[in-house]
Amino acid sequence: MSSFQIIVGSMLGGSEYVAEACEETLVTLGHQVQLHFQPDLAQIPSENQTWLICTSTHGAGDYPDNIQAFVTDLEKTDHDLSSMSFLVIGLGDSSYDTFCYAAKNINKLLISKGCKETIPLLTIDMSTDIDPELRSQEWLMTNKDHL
Ligand SMILES: Cc1cc2nc3c(=O)[nH]c(=O)nc-3n(C[C@H](O)[C@H](O)[C@H](O)COP(=O)(O)O)c2cc1C
Repeated sequence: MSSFQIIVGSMLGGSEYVAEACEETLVTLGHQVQLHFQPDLAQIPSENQTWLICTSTHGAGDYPDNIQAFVTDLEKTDHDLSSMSFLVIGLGDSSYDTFCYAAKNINKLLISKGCKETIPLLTIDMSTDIDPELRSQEWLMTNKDHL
């Protein structure tokens, strides 16, 4: 059993639904889960934790407003994050050149901090994917042995 911190970046609510669907699946698999809709780095446990980042991209490849301060704090921190694992789900729209940049950038940032990428990044194209919650749940189930 692992302990998950789900960190949500969302402007319009879509990533929040995905995060809640992931919570349901992870709890069913026997994991402990805490959700963070307004993440504050100082309040989120990292030692021996798995972080699941669910974030959309807005502006021109930007992070949603509600995680901008969190990401800035994460960039600056010198806290040892080497015991932490993570996985990232990105929601975006492939008509943008900056498709899922927020998810891709936070994925790179966590690798640069020495965290272990449990499952490679999942990007969901909202211009074609009609059920991002189900897609995320299936992705977790397919990879459940790595969680
Ligand atoms: C103003 C605006 C800008 C956007 N910019 C991007 C972008 O740069 N890259 C991308 O992949 N998707 C972009 N999107 C698409 C959103 O990421 C997509 O609609 C997503 O599902 C929104 O998720 P949310 O409801 O969690 O905010 C943009 C959407 C809007 C409305």
